[in-house]
Amino acid sequence: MKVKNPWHRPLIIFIAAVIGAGIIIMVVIAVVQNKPLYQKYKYGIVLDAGSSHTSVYIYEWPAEKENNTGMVNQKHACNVKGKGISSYSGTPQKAGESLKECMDEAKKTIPNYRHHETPVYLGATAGMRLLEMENKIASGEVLKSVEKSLQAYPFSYQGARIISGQEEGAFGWITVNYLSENFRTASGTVGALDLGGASTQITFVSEGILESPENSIDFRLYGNDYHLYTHSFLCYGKDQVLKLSLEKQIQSKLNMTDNIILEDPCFHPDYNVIKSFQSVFDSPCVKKVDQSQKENTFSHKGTGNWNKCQEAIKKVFNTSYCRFSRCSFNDVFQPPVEGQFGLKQNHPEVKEKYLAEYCFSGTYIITLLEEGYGFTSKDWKNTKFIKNIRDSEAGWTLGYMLNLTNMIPAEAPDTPLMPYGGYVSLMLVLSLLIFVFLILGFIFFRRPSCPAHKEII
Ligand SMILES: O=P(O)(O)OP(=O)(O)OP(=O)(O)OC[C@H]1O[C@@H](n2cnc3c(O)ncnc32)[C@H](O)[C@@H]1O
Ligand SMILES: [Ca+2]
Repeated sequence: MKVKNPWHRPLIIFIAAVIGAGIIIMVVIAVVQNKPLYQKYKYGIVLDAGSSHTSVYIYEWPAEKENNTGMVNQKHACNVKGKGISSYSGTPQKAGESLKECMDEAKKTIPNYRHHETPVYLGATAGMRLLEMENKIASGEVLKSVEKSLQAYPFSYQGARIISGQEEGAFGWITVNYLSENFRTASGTVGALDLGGASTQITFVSEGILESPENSIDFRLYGNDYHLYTHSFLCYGKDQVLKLSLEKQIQSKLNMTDNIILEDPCFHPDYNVIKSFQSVFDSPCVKKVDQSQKENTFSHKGTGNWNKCQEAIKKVFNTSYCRFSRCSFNDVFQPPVEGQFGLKQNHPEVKEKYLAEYCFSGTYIITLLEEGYGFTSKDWKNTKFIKNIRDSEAGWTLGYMLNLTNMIPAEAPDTPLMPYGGYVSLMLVLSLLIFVFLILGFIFFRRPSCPAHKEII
């Protein structure tokens, strides 16, 4: 008897065709799925209105991945020409005008179709805090002027305000740790130090009891609780401390009848500049001088002596009184510093016009860390001077925007068991298998009864 070839049976051919088609579909899906997609971005703008200058930062992040930490990057930064907005207290309308060039740049950098949904925030720091203390009306006028200027752009204006020192410290800490991806990994966090022109901030996670509630701030980020110590010292930024230090030296010579000559160990020996009293006493950080003295000038002469410079700088820290179990300086509670630190350094390059102050700045940084915050040689090893992390500046602005747009979730999002592509492929293979087994089962159970059995009947 001729044996029938089972492969000729149409059903078997059909099964083979289905399996073949299935494999082709799987390959096509895998190719399409893994094709690089055109990435769409969203944008946010934050203006850092500092005491010495204003910077405009543009951030971008993939449109569909807003809640993933580490997804927001700095796309562009623009330095506003001229001084900080607080310097326009006499001509407030110029504060708004000064932003124009950088805001026009932002308009060009961000695609037109995203303009209306791009939030714009302006945060003013210590320069405006000082102006508000001195002249509330003037600071209000300056804020109104920048508000009017920003509202003229097609972006989504979200407000211009003076942020508190606590916010400045906390958002600086969030920025550094977000960019270092410390929230997602269990690597621990780094403390943040920021030295500005008019204030300086210190922020770190502290396990101990914080004795002053105004220095304590708690965050729950990505499923972890963070108990932070933070403090901002108004008047202890570089420019204001220089005024404080000069004031202390001038006060000791005010009773002199001759022209005042200030021999300053923090300036190099060739430095000799005539300065007005006004340039030192124009700030609420220094004690007021007699009205009659305001027109006076003094000779500021450098003598270049590091040890004497440090002695002079130490005098601006008051460590004679502390209401708490321990203090940094000026009666401010501070627990012992813990862990690694990143100190935000804005200007690694040496610019001619700042050269004269470099000796003072360097000595001040060391004295602030050692005498002020209580850093030891061990802590120095754990301290990094940072400008950028992954091409984004390490200042408070990114943390501020992440917080206001709720972009760091309190809880870590649940991640699916497998990636989407893997899930689709697995489902397809399983469906094919089920289909094949169904067909085979159908063939098996539909077989005619065996002929021997028939013969018996
Ligand atoms: O945070 P606040 O206190 O409001 O001030 P700021 O934001 O304006 O302060 P910065 O960190 O931008 O600048 C800190 C100091 O560095 C000074 N500075 C600016 N450019 C510099 C450069 O190229 N080299 C050295 N110092 C510079 C500037 O005058 C400030 O005194
Ligand atoms: Ca600043």
